[in-house]
Amino acid sequence: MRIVVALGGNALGKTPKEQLKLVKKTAKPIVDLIEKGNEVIIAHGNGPQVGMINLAMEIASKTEAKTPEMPFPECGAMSQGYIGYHLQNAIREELLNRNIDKEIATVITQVIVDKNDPAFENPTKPIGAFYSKEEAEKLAKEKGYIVKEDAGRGWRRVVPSPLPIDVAEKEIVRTLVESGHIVITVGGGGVPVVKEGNKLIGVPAVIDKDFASEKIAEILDADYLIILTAVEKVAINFGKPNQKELDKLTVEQAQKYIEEGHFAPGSMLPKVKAAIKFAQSKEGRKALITALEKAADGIEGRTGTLVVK
Ligand SMILES: Nc1ncnc2c1ncn2[C@@H]1O[C@H](COP(=O)(O)OP(=O)(O)O)[C@@H](O)[C@H]1O
Ligand SMILES: NC(=O)OP(=O)(O)O
Repeated sequence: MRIVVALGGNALGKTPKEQLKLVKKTAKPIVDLIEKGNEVIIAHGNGPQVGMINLAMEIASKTEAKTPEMPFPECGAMSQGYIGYHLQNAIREELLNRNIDKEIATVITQVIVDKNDPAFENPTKPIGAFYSKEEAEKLAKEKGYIVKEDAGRGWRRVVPSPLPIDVAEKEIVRTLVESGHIVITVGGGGVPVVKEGNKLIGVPAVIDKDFASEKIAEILDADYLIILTAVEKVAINFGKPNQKELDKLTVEQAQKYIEEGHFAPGSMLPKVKAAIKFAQSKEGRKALITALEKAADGIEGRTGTLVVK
């Protein structure tokens, strides 16, 4: 089977040291899928990392070091490189440890968005560190950031998150996949770009990696979209005494639960929406949402929430 795997924040952590340690764990369930003969394409988030890079560059530019300010799309590209570098090395090592003869590389990927996407007028994507309300409001005042509460977990800076339309490097990714290689692509949702004639121009935004993963899964005609996160199953009444974990969700049921507000915006909601979109896109396509370490069990139907048409 051809599988696009989207990795969440728990696969990467928040610091280089933490990331280097975590990717070794992350590599195992991914290589489990590869070992079973699947073609695997890997995507990942970058919210904490792109926020960290952008803030660090901004602060450094205001010190005696006088480093240049780093535009936001460049920070996105840096986050793809930094995460891809750790991830590809960890997976490479795990493949070698299991005597699997496969190569892996990261493609710095640009994802085309619509410059008139209404998301540019309404920033919603949380990035960078979590703050208290007071810290966030101070930061907002000092730096002109827009800050919002993130799914009950604290306050964060938010930036626009336009929808992905197309993947600029899709044919390169397709060629690599069809040659039997493992590819890390649309990292952090891809560097968001708009088309102007022959030019691709970076825009200050962060595309949701669940939506970008869905897009590349459709483009590559994948059989499965697996969204790996910190919970084993999607739940209704999440965090309440009557919480109920779901084994299977039809598109219709999922839409009803969305309307009833069961999935937190910025966390579970984009995953369920991406899963619906993929399951609806072609007969037989399935999406699975489960915990990182359960990927292989999930694909064999033993756990996770399966989203089907
Ligand atoms: N209805 C729900 N069912 C399960 N988890 C939910 C639900 N609503 C919110 N969540 C939370 O969403 C988290 C996943 O979102 P997030 O951490 O933002 O994703 P990512 O893994 O992509 O970084 C889960 O770990 C869980 O805490
Ligand atoms: N780009 C993106 O969706 O990142 P996170 O998954 O870290 O929020």
